[in-house]
Amino acid sequence: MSARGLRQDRAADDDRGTRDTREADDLDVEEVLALVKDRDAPEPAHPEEPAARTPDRAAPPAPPEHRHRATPWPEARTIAARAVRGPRAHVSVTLADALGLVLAAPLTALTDLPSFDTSAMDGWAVAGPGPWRVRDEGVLAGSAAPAPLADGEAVGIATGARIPADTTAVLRSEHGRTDDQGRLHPTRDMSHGQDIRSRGQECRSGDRLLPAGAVVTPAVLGLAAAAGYDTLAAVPRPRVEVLVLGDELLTEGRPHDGLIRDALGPMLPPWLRALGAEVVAVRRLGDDAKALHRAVTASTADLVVTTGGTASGPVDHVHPTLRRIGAELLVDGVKVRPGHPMLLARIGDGRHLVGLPGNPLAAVSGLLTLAEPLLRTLADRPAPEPYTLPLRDAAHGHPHDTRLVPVALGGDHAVPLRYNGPAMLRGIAAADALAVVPPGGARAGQEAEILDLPWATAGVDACFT
Ligand SMILES: Nc1nc2c(c(=O)[nH]1)N[C@H]1C(S)=C(S)[C@@H](COP(=O)(O)OP(=O)(O)OC[C@H]3O[C@@H](n4cnc5c(N)ncnc54)[C@H](O)[C@@H]3O)O[C@H]1N2
Ligand code: MOO
Repeated sequence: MSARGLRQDRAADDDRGTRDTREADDLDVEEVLALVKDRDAPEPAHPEEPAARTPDRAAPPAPPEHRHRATPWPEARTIAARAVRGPRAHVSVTLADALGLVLAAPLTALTDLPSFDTSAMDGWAVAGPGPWRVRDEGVLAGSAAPAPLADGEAVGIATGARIPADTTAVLRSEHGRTDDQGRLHPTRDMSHGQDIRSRGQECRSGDRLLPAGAVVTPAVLGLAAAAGYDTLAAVPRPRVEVLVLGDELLTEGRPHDGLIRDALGPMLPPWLRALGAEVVAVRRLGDDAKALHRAVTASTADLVVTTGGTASGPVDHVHPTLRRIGAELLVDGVKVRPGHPMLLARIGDGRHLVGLPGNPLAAVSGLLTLAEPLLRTLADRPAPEPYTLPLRDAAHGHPHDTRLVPVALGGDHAVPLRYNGPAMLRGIAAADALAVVPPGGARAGQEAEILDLPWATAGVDACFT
């Protein structure tokens, strides 16, 4: 069974209810009240929820202005995409380093292609009608200019070799026969110019092969090399520094004594690379406000991505640090689940900071909501064409906020996956994409916008690393 089939199977077979994957701030008012009454709430209800203000066991309410600051999800993406102003810098990069970048100038042919008349087949270059006398020495690809052919003469030739002057056609090796006297005869009709690729057939020197703004794919690398390029003028890869916050994080072994494994340190760098970034550093800072301040002010990266510490707990240092350095908050909370405490700030000199919430799926949500559009603009890459698919099963929604739900893609539909709680990665690890579930939820069969995971369609190796 294919990996995708397996995933769908897993989604279908797993008959656990959604309740175990839904957390208090995912639920609607009645459900929250019921959970709180049952003394069964898996997490403190979020203060943004109306219900969370009611029961006495709920978390203390956030300042009322917070709800007003939270940005609707589509708007948050637009703000992130437009946060970077002005034209992008250009750099000259070798072909080996150019994959995934955007061309900063049109790709103009530096040569005719082919750059000389070329044989399209292995066989003989012939002059005039047969039979022909065959020269002793053949012509191979890459060999020096062959002597012109006389009428009635043929020379053995390899595909890609230079055509001798005065050749009228190439006879394929399977279409020629040599008689007792060593004379070559055609075994079928030939036309003038047959199997000769003439110089400039594909392009002339100076022709525009691709416009500025084209993404450098493997095929573009091939074309650029063929057209004579060693380096390309491109928009540089945005430089990203990742700051992993949290004293509770272990970098190896099993969780113990209240400590857990850092899931984001291993996950974010390759994900960011898949989004076109160069990850210049990953630093683990614990919950140390001074270290965070130092790291943010010392960083020269275009984008600093922090993980954790976005909420208002005693060791949540991201907001205080941003206040301290006078950063401009462009997005301070997003109406999306999971991940609503995510933020985007301008930290000076065209540099930005995306604060991802610590819960791992919430961090993924922040990555796709804020970091992806920002990196796309920094790299001058075009936005992917939005598309929708019908959901095979109903998807639970948040009453007011957008929800991003891991899905497996089944060709003409998307299958919502379980284990999609903010602290869980089990769903996303089996997913091809995230479905955008509007406030209120989606019925089975309803179309939902799909956000592809960068590796799901093309494979991890195709990510722009
Ligand atoms: N009073 C409130 N409490 C919380 C709110 C809120 O609005 N008011 N929001 C909740 C939501 S929603 C989220 S999401 C989290 C966001 O928290 P932080 O960004 O401050 O993250 P932490 O508190 O540092 O961590 C949250 C959670 O995630 C775990 N974590 C952190 N980093 C990692 C990592 N690298 N790998 C794996 N797991 C990680 C951490 O241990 C916590 O369990 O706040 C809620 N609370
Ligand atoms: O629940 Mo929190 O939405 O960001 O993980």
